[in-house]
Amino acid sequence: MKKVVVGLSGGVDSSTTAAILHHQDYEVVGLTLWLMKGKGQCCSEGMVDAAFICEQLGVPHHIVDSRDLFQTHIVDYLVEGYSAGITPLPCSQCNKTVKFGPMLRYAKEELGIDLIATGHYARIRYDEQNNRYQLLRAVDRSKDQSYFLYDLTQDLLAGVVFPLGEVLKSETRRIAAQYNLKTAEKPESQDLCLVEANGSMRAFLDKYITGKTGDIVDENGKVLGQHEGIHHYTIGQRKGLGIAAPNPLYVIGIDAGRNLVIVGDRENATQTECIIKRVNWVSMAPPTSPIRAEVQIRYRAKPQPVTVVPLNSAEDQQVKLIFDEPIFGITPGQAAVWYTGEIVLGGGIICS
Ligand SMILES: Nc1ncnc2c1ncn2[C@@H]1O[C@H](COP(=O)(O)OP(=O)(O)OP(=O)(O)O)[C@@H](O)[C@H]1O
Repeated sequence: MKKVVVGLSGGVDSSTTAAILHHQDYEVVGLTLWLMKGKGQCCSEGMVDAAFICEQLGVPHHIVDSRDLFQTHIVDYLVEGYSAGITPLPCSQCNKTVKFGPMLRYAKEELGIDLIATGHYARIRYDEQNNRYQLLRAVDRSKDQSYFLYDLTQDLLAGVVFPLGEVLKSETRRIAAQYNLKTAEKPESQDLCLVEANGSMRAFLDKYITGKTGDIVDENGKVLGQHEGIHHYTIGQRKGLGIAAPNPLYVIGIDAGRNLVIVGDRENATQTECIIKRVNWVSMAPPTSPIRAEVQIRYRAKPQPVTVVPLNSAEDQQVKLIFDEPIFGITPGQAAVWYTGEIVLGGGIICS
């Protein structure tokens, strides 16, 4: 019998993933990573629901205490980034470093199983011509999570299945109800797990960063107001600046060294190109000449036509993105992920 380790967060998606595989005659082992304290998934509440589902399916459940890993790779990474005036994206980093890598290692080394499954909405396909696994968008485009998975390597993709990649979310709920899963009606997580666990991003950051008030200035250095710590601001932000001005003002820069938030008109917050670092070419070998693609600069952003130009960099894979039309709100620290049709070609971290 084929064996698979299913990553269980205690939500409906991973519960249904486990149930589908179990009913497809896989020998399923549930695995929950204990990531942090608090309410919500990945916390004790989620672990109890995950345990319940395993009991219901009659499969073993393992819990691995991964709080130190999460603290080092996610919490510290976020605190360092926000303190430096950027807006890091924790999810892709979490997927690669905290979830997929350690889960696959645990499955192989502790359980002798070389396949894991999660409830992510994305697809993996093997491209025979190029001998490579490709990452594709989910069939349910409204749930597609491929943006958060661009950093997965070939080794990881070889050991992962996403049974929900072909399934509509409404169908997931129907399957969960059909199998009488306790989580069938569980509400969707609305936000980042850290936000859910702490109430808000602000509350989370305030736990770790002592805000130092400073000036909000325009491009010429004219003081327009005061900020409450640079970590509360992000490029493109309009609300919450507390400045009365005739035209809407947006955050166009954060200068951590001088503790300044810089604001300007919307045009000042648009760019025609940007540099991406820590690039992962997920579905193709790194190209040696520019390629055309469509890029997403945020999870829900509309894909925009772009030319991706490989740059020579000794220490790091970098590319330059040249947009066909200027793009608003390019935020250092977030991920840019480029696609051709439904295939994720690559992605990386926005640098400038
Ligand atoms: N703490 C965890 N331990 C093990 N696997 C996890 C954990 N958190 C998430 N996963 C896996 O990653 C998938 C995607 O996680 P995400 O945080 O996006 O939750 P989701 O889409 O709301 O899924 P779910 O409904 O299962 O919570 C989950 O379906 C699950 O398989």
